[in-house]
Amino acid sequence: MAIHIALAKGRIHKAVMKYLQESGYEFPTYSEDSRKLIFEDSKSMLKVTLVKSPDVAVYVERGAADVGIVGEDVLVEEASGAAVYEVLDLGIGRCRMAVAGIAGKKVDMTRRITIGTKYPRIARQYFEQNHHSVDIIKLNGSVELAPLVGLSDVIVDIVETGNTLKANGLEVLQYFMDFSARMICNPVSFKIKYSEIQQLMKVIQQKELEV
Ligand SMILES: Nc1ncnc2c1ncn2[C@@H]1O[C@H](COP(=O)(O)OP(=O)(O)OP(=O)(O)O)[C@@H](O)[C@H]1O
Ligand SMILES: O=P(O)(O)OC[C@H]1O[C@H](OP(=O)(O)OP(=O)(O)O)[C@H](O)[C@@H]1O
Repeated sequence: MAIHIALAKGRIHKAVMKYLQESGYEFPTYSEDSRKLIFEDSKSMLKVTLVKSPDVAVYVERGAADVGIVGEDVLVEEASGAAVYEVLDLGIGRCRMAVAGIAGKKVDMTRRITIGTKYPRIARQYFEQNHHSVDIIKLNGSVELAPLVGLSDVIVDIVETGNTLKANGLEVLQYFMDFSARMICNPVSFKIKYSEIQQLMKVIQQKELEV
């Protein structure tokens, strides 16, 4: 039985597709820059769909995909309570959630501060736990701009190399969570396609993926 994988578009899908191809799966119609969203391998063992990160768990929970591969940051932020199994840490897409601000500029945490972020739920939880009152501004990307143009005091965002912060004159004030890409699985698929899913996990675990 073929397995349907919902892959989070972006870094993760590029790394996983590259790896599947290197592991012997051929996807005749796949190329990184294609606009196509569904790809099947030549032996009809895998069907891959490219899905926006926050939607991966929706596809898997509803059985529209058997498994999904997505960043843990997205799973935590969406906190959908989706009835899916988390079956594998792929060890790729490693990054850390951080509070960052303008380098060298002190932030007065005793007053109400404004946070720019793609992760409003994670940011709110972090500051509430630390008893800070905050205004959260939800952004959809290029979050580093927010403090530079006076939109927010600080940002909450993922950091990997730190190059984006550095290039924009920002610095980490506090790291507070670690993330990596995860494989999730529909519980019914996990039973019905057990051996196929185990085989896929084995293939993916065989090599250190790079993202
Ligand atoms: N700089 C990074 N280094 C490593 N992993 C990252 C980095 N940025 C994001 N990730 C991980 O890869 C996942 C996909 O991120 P990516 O930015 O490629 O996708 P995206 O769909 O374009 O996201 P967005 O639309 O929010 O920019 C993230 O959810 C996170 O888990
Ligand atoms: O620490 P670094 O290695 O520099 O990586 C961190 C950057 O990567 C992500 O952005 P992304 O590339 O997804 O762009 P975005 O601003 O459109 O979200 C993240 O939001 C940071 O901006």
